[in-house]
Amino acid sequence: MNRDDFEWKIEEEWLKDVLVEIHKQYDKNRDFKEKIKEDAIRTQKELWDEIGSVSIANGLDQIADFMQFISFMKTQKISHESTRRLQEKYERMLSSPYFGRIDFIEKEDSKAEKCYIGISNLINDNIDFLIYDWRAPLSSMFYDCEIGEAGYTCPEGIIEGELTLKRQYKINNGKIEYMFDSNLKIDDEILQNILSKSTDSKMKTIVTTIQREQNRVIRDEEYKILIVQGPAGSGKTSIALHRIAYLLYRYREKITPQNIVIFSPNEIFNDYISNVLPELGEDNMYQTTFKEYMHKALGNEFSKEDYCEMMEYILDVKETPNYQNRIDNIRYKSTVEFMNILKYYVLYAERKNRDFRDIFFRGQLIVSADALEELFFQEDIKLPLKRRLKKIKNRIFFLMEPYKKHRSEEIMEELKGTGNYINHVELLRDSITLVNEEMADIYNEINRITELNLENIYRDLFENLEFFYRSLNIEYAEDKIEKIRRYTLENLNANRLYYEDQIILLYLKIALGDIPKTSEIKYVIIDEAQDYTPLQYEIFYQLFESANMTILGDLNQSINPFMNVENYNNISHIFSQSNTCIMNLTKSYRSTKEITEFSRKLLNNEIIDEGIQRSGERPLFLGFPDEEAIKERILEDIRTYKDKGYKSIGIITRTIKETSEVYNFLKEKIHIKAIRKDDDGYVSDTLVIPAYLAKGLEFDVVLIYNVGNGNYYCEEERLLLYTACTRALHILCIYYSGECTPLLN
Ligand SMILES: Nc1ncnc2c1ncn2[C@@H]1O[C@H](COP(=O)(O)OP(=O)(O)OP(=O)(O)O)[C@@H](O)[C@H]1O
Repeated sequence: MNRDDFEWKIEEEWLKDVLVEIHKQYDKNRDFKEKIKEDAIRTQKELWDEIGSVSIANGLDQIADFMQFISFMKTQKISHESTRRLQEKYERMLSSPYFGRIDFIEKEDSKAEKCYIGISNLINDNIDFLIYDWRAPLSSMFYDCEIGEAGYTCPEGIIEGELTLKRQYKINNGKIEYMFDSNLKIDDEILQNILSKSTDSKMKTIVTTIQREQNRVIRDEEYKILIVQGPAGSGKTSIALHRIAYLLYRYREKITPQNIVIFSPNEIFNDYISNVLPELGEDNMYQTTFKEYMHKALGNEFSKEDYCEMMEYILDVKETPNYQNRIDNIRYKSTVEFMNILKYYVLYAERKNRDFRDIFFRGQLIVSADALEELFFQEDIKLPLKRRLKKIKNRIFFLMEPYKKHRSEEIMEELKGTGNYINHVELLRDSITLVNEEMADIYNEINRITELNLENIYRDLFENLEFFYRSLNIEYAEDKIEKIRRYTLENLNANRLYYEDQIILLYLKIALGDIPKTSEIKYVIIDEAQDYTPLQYEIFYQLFESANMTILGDLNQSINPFMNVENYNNISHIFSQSNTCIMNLTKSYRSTKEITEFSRKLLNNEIIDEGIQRSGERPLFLGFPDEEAIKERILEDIRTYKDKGYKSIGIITRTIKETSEVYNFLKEKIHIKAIRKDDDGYVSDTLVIPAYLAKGLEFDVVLIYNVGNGNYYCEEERLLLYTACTRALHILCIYYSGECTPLLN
């Protein structure tokens, strides 16, 4: 459609009307915001005038008045915040108020309703919907239906009818740049156009071109646990974030961003995705990583290995004598078999006799061993161990109280007799101190029976590993289990806590009730789901038992060959089958056809990937005599691609060690950044990064550093290389020195 068309003129008129309405609402909101600001300043002044400086000496009434002021000021702050958000939304709408239109005739109606679709509803004073939010029930037809019979589900039921028009717009700065009618899906020109652009910033919204299979995941409300498997670049992360926006809209009375948590692979990724929800007019949910959560929960008692340290070890120290032991350890502790042993061990630890003894004070029985045992084994057996122990502790304290009081009175009399005290408070204090000293053995005994020492519990598990296999009637290879046992205990004795061990410790801490469960979180999103072990899923489940979960991953992108989910069947027993569903995405959007085809060949098992047919240059393979020559060529290529207008360039290495080498070579010559820790922030532009930290990210140009000389040589590193290659949108260059990896033959 072009500007001279009659239809274009009508659309321009409509846009003008819509912009007038947005302006009107924008101004009203701005005035309201100003008023709130003035009110807030006035409240502050009143607080100062009426209350002045607060002191307990001025009486409780002053404190009560002060608290009332504070609560009022909090409400003002919340209102101000919400008008600020509205202002931002109107600003975005003034630039681009909508991106789609559908004309829909409801059954039994004769006239089609024109429905414009944008990032937010716009309703005028007559309660006419000038724009529908993309998340509104009706808007789903824009993504799901073609011209002809159509319908949508809303709280009132299914609404059926006919779609007579579907139109897409590109509106920028309040002007229509282009528009066209599409009879079929939205994978046409607009999508091609979006995908062929250079990327220079963080992740963007895809709201204008959400595809049908993606829309299904975004709007699903049927399943409590939704597992989404999709190839690289199929939009899993985008979907996760749009799903959050959808849930916030759909259940706006019930959930807020504080009720949602997303587990991302690392901080870089967290940073990379942080713009999407604000662009959609929503506040960000709580973002964290498993490592961050785990390290907080385990505290500072242990010296803990980092995720990156583990990955570097796996990739870089293959020649050391202990390497195989460590790998066997990681592999073993990631198996379902070990998880079952661990679950059994928790039951065992919860019921293990704690060698209760009678507790006496000055010859009088405070509580008998039998009574304690009964309390431990019978009354509260369903409670987690930590809570049962706490109850026992409180019970003993309660029973001690009369003895303590009586003895303290006795001592007070004795002290009075010394004639050294004139002050009653001092007398009381000293008598209590003396009673506590007399009761020191009892306190020690209480600590002994109620202590929950995680390290000892962990040690106990491995000291008796074979016993648990036998108890569960699981066949096992004695020498293998003995090796694991010895290796674990050796490391514990040396105060070394590997990443895989930390996960077990965290599980024990949660299962034994040493971490409170939260019901605050109602939705959990787990991205890059392939890289969590079944045990980690068990942890997610225990922590967020009542929450809904969306789990998104690609089994072909398991960056750690020894520590991953391997197969979603491995976690199926954790979640109830009746409300769990696995949905598959089939298309990829990120890379050109050539890059997608090339990367797909890297996978031994063919995946069904329809791909969007966007053509580009074929991936380049370049061989060099040594690493120095590769670096020289990379420098030259960065300059060339920058000159060609590509904005983001990722030089992907295998390890952090290589990242440092390449960065040190380049840093004096061009503007470049390096990512060498998983809690670094995301930077766009030109970046050197190890492959396992680049997962989830994307670059216009990907330059893969050295796939020769033993790098990516073994089968275990195939998926790591695949993950690295699939980060490229437009250009992929692969460099090698010496002999190229057989994985690329
Ligand atoms: N419907 C869509 N319209 C426009 N762009 C899309 C669409 N779906 C995905 N994309 C784009 O494809 C790219 C890949 O998306 P995303 O990172 O969400 O995929 P992913 O499945 O999480 O990838 P990976 O598993 O490889 O990390 C992004 O640039 C995203 O904007």
